[in-house]
This record gives sequence, C-alpha cells and structure tokens, in this order.
Amino acid sequence: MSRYDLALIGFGGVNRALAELVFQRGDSLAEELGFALRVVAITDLRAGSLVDTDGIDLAPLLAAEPGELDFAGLPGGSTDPRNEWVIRHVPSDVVVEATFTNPADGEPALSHVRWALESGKHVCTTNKGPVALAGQALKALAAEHGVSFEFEGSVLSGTPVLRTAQSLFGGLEITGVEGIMNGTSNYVLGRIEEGVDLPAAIAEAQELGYAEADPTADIEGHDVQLKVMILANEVLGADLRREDIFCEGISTITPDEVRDAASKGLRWKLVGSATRNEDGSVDARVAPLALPSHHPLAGISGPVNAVSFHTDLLGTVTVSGPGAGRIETAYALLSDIIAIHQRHTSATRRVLQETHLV
Ligand SMILES: NC(=O)C1=CN([C@@H]2O[C@H](COP(=O)(O)OP(=O)(O)OC[C@H]3O[C@@H](n4cnc5c(N)ncnc54)[C@H](OP(=O)(O)O)[C@@H]3O)[C@@H](O)[C@H]2O)C=CC1
Ligand SMILES: N[C@@H](CC=O)C(=O)O
Repeated sequence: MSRYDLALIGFGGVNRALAELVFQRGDSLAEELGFALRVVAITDLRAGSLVDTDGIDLAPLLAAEPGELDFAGLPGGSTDPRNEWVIRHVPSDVVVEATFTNPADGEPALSHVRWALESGKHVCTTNKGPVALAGQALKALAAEHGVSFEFEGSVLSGTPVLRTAQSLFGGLEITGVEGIMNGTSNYVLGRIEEGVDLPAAIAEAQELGYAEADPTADIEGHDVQLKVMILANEVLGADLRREDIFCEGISTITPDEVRDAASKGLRWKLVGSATRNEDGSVDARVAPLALPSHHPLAGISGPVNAVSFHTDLLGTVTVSGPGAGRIETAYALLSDIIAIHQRHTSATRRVLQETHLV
C-alpha cells in the first residue's frame, strides 16, 4: 500500500474540507484506491504552522471553530505560517495549495507552487492564480523535476471539466468553450430573481463557502476571466493573458433588470467564452447575458455551473455540476491525488517492465 504525505498550505474552507475527507474516509478511500493519505504539515495565515512527520492528529483541529484555530500552543506548532520552510524542508509527497486566489499576479500562491515543484514535490491546487497566469511554466517546472502539477479544481470545483476535455476528447477538435463558471454570481443572480438584495445574497454565498476571500472577484467577473484563461490555454492551446479577455461582471445589471427579465422568461447569467478563429487565434470574453429559457445555460441555477465544449465531431458537449463549495472543491484535490497516483504508478510499472523486473 502506497501512502502520500500531504502538506496543506492555507487552512480555510477547502483544505479543511480535504482534511475532513482524510479523517472521516481515509480507511475506505485506502481500500478503494490502494493508497493511504496522511497530513504532515499545515500552514495558515491566521492559525500559524503545524508539523508532525508521523501524521498530524486531525480530530482536535476539525473539532475547533475555524476562526479559533491557533497552532502555536501545539507540539510542532508556531504562530508563523513558515510557508517556504514547510514547503521546501518538511518531508512530504504532495503540497496542496489552497490559499486565496490573487487575480493580479497569483502571489503568494505562485511562489508556493514554485517552491514545491523545485523541491521535487507534487502539487495539487484549486487556486486559479498560478494556473491562469503561469500554467505552462509551472507544468514545465514539474516535468523538469519529475513531479505532477494538478489543478482540476481551478475550473468548476470538483466537476471534472479539465480532465474530461483532456482525457476523454481524444480525436475531437474543440473549437470553443462557453459556460457559467462562477458559483457565487450564479447563486446571487438566482437570489436576486427571488427578491433578495445584492449584499444579502453575497453574504449568503460567503456563508455557504462559495465566494472568494474578496467577493469582488466573483461579482466583477475576474474569477471567470481566470477560468476562461485556463480553459483557453489548456483546451484550445491558446496563450492568453488577462488583458486579452474583455471582462464585465454582474454589478452592471440592476436587481430590477434581473427581475424584469425573469418576468419575461429571460435569465441573466454571467457567461465566459473562448472561441478559436480560422487563423488559430483565440478570442475570449466574460459578460452578463440575458438568456432565453430555451438556451442550454439558462436553466443552470444556484452554485451549479456548466461548460459547453463546441467540437467538430460531437457538436456541443456540456459538462455540468457544482461550480463552488468547500467539500465539492476538496473532492477536486482528491481527484488530483488520484491522478498523481495513477500516473506515477504506471510510470513505475513501465520502468520495471522495461528492465524485465515484472
Ligand atoms: N471555495 C470554493 O468553492 C472554491 C475555491 N477555490 C479556490 O480555492 C482556494 C481556497 O478557497 P477557500 O478555502 O474557499 O478560501 P478561504 O479564504 O476559506 O481559505 C484560504 C485560507 O488561506 C489562508 N491564507 C491566505 N494567505 C495565506 C498565506 N500566505 N499563507 C498561508 N495561508 C494563507 C487564509 O487565511 P486568512 O483567512 O487568515 O486570510 C485562509 O484560511 C482559493 O484560491 C479559491 O479561489 C476554487 C474552487 C472553488
Ligand atoms: N468563488 C468561486 C469559487 C470557485 O472557483 C465561485 O463562486 O465559483
């Protein structure tokens, strides 16, 4: 039985939910997947850092209220997050990056990912910043060090959009993508249709764990801009920068417009899209649209999101599922660890076969 020792960077909604999965389902996951998981380090801006190379006892951490965690008083604990030291020097197999997404320059997450890959550790992240702003460079760094860089949760949380396109669409040409890619704004628009005001709807999305640390990114479309960039670069082979993608959020639509449209059978949705042109260039944009009820994206409600892939042989294929949520996003991290396990297990088997050891 293999085992993966995890270092969790950031201990907010998502990484805490991953710790819950490890704690509550570790044994059944090991039986099903053939590997065990152990958390050996946690860092967090507020709680500090905690290290136990024999495996951290997660029970007391998960029993505490999130805002009350303080690692300083615990054996192996410190008030300082010590991110670089933990990432580079604490023995771990996978660094799980889930600090806040910074749409401007991806930091500090970008440095966290670099330090981990340079140290020969696999990385899983739900953080959109490093993937959108430096995805290709980070994949090259991972390859150079013989490790994996996985980021399924950076688009549509645990709903497997990237892996579907990359693993299951072999032989298809994808000509464009279009979708609702932000759980918070979609939830907020639905609540406004129901008569709730904007600040109250945003507060609900925060409470439910959908919103970014700064929900401006959800409301003004910057979060979708990063996701469109990731899809365009990963799936359409583009090399877009943020400034290439027109971006307008939902704050330009008034609650009256949302309710008035609903009374006429139209639903305002924040739609992100990227299309490949005949010359190979890719155009991408994010903007609110009032969709008629027969549009495939009009019925996508609440924190559920959807991405439609336009393809040559299958026409349009739509993947729909949770776009946000703590446990849903933690599942994306688990699916990344499964992908790492599968890739490195088959690579090891190949080497053994080539050397006639199996
Ligand atoms: N929640 C969701 O539905 C989804 C989230 N994501 C992404 O996953 C990531 C995590 O999301 P989520 O858990 O909801 O966010 P949270 O804000 O709940 O958690 C982030 C945690 O990281 C901590 N942190 C911030 N900066 C640092 C730092 N420099 N070193 C160590 N810890 C730090 C924060 O501490 P403090 O609170 O003190 O600032 C906080 O505890 C984000 O990048 C988000 O965009 C992706 C898909 C869906
Ligand atoms: N804040 C984001 C979380 C996932 O990326 C959203 O609401 O979709």
